[in-house]
Amino acid sequence: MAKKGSNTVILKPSEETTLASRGYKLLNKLGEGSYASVYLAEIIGGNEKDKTNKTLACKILDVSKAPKDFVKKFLPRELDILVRVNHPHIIHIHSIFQRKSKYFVFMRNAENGDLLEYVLKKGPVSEGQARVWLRQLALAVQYLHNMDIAHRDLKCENALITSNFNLKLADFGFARFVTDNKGRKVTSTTYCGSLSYAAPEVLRGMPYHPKIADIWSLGVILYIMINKAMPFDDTNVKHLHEQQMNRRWKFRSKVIDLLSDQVKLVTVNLLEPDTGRRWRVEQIIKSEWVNMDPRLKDMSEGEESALTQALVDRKNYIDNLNKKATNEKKFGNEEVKVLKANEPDLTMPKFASNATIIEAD
Ligand SMILES: Nc1ncnc2c1ncn2[C@@H]1O[C@H](COP(=O)(O)OP(=O)(O)OP(=O)(O)O)[C@@H](O)[C@H]1O
Repeated sequence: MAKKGSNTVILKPSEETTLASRGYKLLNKLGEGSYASVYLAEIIGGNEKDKTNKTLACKILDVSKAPKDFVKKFLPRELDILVRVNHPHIIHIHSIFQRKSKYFVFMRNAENGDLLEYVLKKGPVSEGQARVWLRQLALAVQYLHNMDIAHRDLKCENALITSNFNLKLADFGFARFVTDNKGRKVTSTTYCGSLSYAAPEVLRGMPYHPKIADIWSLGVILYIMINKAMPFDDTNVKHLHEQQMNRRWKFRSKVIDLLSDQVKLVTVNLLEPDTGRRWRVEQIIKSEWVNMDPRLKDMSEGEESALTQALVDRKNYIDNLNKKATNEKKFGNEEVKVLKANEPDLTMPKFASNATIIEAD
């Protein structure tokens, strides 16, 4: 994402001291989103293990500057999900601190920026590279979906590229659990994410299945990677919806003859307006196109074990919801806890990953 505003860190001296006492120093700005700025961070001191990989990225979310909806609904969800996820193709969270109205999310730094910057700078991605990257994103999405989490903001700006040119999915600002305490599917009505990547059913404003809508966004990402263009003109929402529903998009003339039939088939099936016919994430992973590269036929050990863990975590999540519902029935409805600016959300889990949420002084 383009850097906006000042490139230097604007921290209060007391914030700098707090971060330094935890072993972090913020450097220049890496990117900026709606309610967050992301900085390069340095580990100062630390043990030998930390020293080997000295830089991190730090996302600073300031709730004093954010709307109520974000503070009460989206931010608690984002933090809750961030501490649970652990997958080779999802950006690794190092630690999360809260100090007064600010949250500091320290995570792995993606040295090669985001996918949009990459495509804009380097042009269309080769089919071989797009295959590797779409598969990595699809595996990350499959993992999330198995945990019953929908990302709801899949876009090139949220696909980060590491120094080894691996993609890591980031930004869980719109992500949510999509099952209730009986394991039943919950539909969404909230319009989330970016217009250019939103599925037609999301634009319609009717209840939609967020996991299926995620797949459309993967289709837009694939299209952008191989064309260096957007599939639809999104200057007018009504017109955008019409184009989506009538499949009015085409591969750019510059690349159409270079692309394989297999990649075209994947794109067509992801940008499928009929949600019943749109491919599911497993179909991407098992597609002929992905499997044209023999290295991608099987999951790595890390990919496989993360997927297995997702199902265990999903079960634990639903069991916990069930327990909570039973207790509420027994002891009456507890007051819903509201995340306040100066208060850590004590309901935040601390078990699922090595990330911790610590309230700094
Ligand atoms: N770990 C990271 N390493 C390198 N750059 C990063 C990292 N995390 C985020 N960025 C950069 O910062 C930008 C904004 O980050 P992020 O998407 O998390 O913020 P956001 O406020 O949630 O954004 P949005 O408004 O799009 O939802 C990204 O598009 C990317 O360019």
